[in-house]
Amino acid sequence: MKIFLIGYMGCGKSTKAKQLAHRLDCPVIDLDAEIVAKTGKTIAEYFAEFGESGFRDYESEMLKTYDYPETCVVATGGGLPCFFDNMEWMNAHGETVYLQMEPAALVSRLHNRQKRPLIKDLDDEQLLVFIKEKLQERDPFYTQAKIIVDAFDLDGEKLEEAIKGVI
Ligand SMILES: Nc1ncnc2c1ncn2[C@@H]1O[C@H](COP(=O)(O)OP(=O)(O)O)[C@@H](O)[C@H]1O
Ligand SMILES: O=C(O)C1=C[C@@H](OP(=O)(O)O)[C@@H](O)[C@H](O)C1
Ligand SMILES: [Mg+2]
Repeated sequence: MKIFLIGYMGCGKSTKAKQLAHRLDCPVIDLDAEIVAKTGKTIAEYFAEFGESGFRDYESEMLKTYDYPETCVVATGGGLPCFFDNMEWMNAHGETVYLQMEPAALVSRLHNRQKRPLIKDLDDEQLLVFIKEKLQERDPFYTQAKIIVDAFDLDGEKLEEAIKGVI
């Protein structure tokens, strides 16, 4: 069983994927980290060189060609479900879990913005406006997830509990 964690930047996909994989005693794959490992570039460098559309092409290819172990937890990048047929692909190949969080809570999580090129130049006020707008665009994709979890006060144990019915 592959478990894909999706949701906005800062909702905790990368952190919770590690905790959940630890609890389930299975491997964790962070697709952003795989992109960094494979290209030798940071996400910010990849954006700077190939633009957002180059990044979207590459992350979609990575999603669909990665040699996943039978059972694993996968942290996706925040934008991944919202491009091409990536959301459909994940729903067809595993369980999808949306870590849902309010914009103001997301702002408070996103201190270190330099590694996230879409928000690196925004102050807190601009970031809140940006997130509200983006979430409206992205929510129709995120809410196609099979499971939706409130991510505000989430830890590995609560996440495991929330997905128990499907694993
Ligand atoms: N339950 C939590 N409570 C407080 N901060 C958290 C929690 N989970 C993650 N964080 C922090 O929020 C930030 C974003 O987490 P991260 O896992 O990188 O999110 P994502 O991969 O969804 O962008 C990190 O600084 C992380 O330490
Ligand atoms: O939301 C987005 O468009 C992005 C989210 C990032 O991943 P995280 O959600 O793990 O920060 C990373 O893939 C890239 O900076 C673009
Ligand atoms: Mg992440």
